[in-house]
Amino acid sequence: MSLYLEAATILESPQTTSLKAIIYNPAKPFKSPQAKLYALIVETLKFQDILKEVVENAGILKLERKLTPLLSILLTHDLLLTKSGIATSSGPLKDALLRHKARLNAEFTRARLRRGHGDVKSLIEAVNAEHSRESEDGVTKTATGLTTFNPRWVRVNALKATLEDSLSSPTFHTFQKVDGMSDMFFFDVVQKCYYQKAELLPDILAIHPSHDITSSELYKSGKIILQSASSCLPAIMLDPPKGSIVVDGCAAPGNKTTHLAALVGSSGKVFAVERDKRRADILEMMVTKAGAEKIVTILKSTDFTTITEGHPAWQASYLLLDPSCSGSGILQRIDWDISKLNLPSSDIASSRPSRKKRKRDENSQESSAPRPEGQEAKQMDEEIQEDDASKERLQLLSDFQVAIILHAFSFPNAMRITYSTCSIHAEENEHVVARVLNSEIAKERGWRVQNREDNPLSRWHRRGSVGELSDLKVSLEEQQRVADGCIRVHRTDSLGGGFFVVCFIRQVDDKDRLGGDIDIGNLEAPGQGNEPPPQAMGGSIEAEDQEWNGFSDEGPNEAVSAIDMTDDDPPSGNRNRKKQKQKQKQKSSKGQQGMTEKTNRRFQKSRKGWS
Ligand SMILES: C[S@@+](CC[C@H](N)C(=O)[O-])C[C@H]1O[C@@H](n2cnc3c(N)ncnc32)[C@H](O)[C@@H]1O
Repeated sequence: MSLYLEAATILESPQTTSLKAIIYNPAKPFKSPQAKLYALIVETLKFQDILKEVVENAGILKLERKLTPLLSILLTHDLLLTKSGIATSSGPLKDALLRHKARLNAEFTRARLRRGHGDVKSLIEAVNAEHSRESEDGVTKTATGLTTFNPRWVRVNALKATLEDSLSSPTFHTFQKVDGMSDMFFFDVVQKCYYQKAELLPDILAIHPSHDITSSELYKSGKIILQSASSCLPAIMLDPPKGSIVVDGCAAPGNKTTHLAALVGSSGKVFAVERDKRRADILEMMVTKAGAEKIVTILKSTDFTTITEGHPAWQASYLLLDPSCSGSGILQRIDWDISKLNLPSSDIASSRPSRKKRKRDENSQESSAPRPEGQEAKQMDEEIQEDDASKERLQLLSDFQVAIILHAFSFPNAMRITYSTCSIHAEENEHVVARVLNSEIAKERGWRVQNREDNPLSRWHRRGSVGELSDLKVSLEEQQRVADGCIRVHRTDSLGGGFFVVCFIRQVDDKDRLGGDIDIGNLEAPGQGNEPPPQAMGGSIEAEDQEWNGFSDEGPNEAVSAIDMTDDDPPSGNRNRKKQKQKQKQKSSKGQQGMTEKTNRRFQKSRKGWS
């Protein structure tokens, strides 16, 4: 029965990453075979409407108290839609369902005929066809009926090609320009060869997602890079001038690194810092493919917070920080939207309040519901702890992100720093901005958020949320200015996922400047790896950090997923949070600028599962 129980546990948990990443995470192995678990969940989600109808009409939840709505549809799926039936030896749950086999079969036949399918094969084909049409078209209808378009984004690598050359190349020369995103999806779907120049984003194109660009010469030669538009925002917002010295503090797999290299050009220098050795290997491969080896110095297995005085990267004027985050904005990771699960109800099922409601009721003075006892009480406690654990996780991520920015604030020549996440949580976005602006070092060094109108992305309409900046100890007017300086991208904005980016600026007095003229051609950075790119990785890695989830389209790619999975969940428990808070307090009271050894070690340990 562990297959069904494990599937139910996954479906009950809040989804912050893809189903594949959850199931194939080596750090948290399941008892059931991974492929079976994945197939059961995906197929149940696909057929959920009819399964819900069958279970409800058969009324089994009223009769079988052991069956939860979720387990009922998982088991019913295998009973009705697989040749082998329920994949477990008999037990109370299987027996409970099988007692109603005839009833379930009869309701299934009715539901199938109501949908106009004479046999099961026809029903299965229709559901599969509907599903693959949805994913191929790249058009998603949200629960509120809003239509979103998910094109494939392409960045022209200015180190190797120009936009004009690319558009006239064999890859794109048959493409037609469209004026709006919706035109690309509704014009002539048969050709699927439209492109749209991104309005605000130079050298970036959107193409229909069904167009396979990875077999093109442009892609293979590194002239174009598959990178979502939202992932291009930080380098554009940082706007480093040609010839400048930039640090990419959290660099692998390297989309933003190669973008920065294209912006600073051959007279500039990008230090790409990556703590994880295996991810740094991918970074190296991407930098080579993009033709940026002479511009980029890769600092392999290097923790950004260890870069201090004496290191050549310490002289940088521009820093791009894109640290590990929850990845909650990533579209491609949500391969199956668990939140769309629509469970059957029954008198019993609907009388059992939802987890959220139970929690609300518990906290509410007005709640008169007696607290459940025994097994249910235990389950409820576990669920509440689970919610706390995700809060705890966000808190840890946010502490880590703050530490990264505070360290960047201490670079003596730094005048612009972007901070970005592919998270939709305010805890990792506006709250982080408020925390770092409240710090001693920000005040001492004069760090502030750049005015909206001074930034190349001023015309992007969606800005930070002022309501999430209430911890920022400044006037309401200044809070509004800071919120306007931040950029948010929603998952429905068609830029390739939810995103947040902000640019911090400061005036650097000439007297404080470090170094003067630097011969960037001669910079030798300690920690730079000389290892050749790993052959084992082949050339199949999708050059898009937001798609870089370790899985090919066909299924999990073990080699890459192993790399992605080096991150781990942050340690949980209040003890850790308290320690972390104490440490943070000590740090800000001392005006300390980097992560301490201990904090650093703790973050090293706690990274699995982050993006
Ligand atoms: C969100 S990913 C960066 C994606 C990258 N900017 C891109 O566009 O391709 C975060 C990366 O930061 C690395 N990282 C996390 N903490 C770090 C630290 N303290 N120093 C250096 N790298 C770090 C992680 O290993 C991970 O590869």
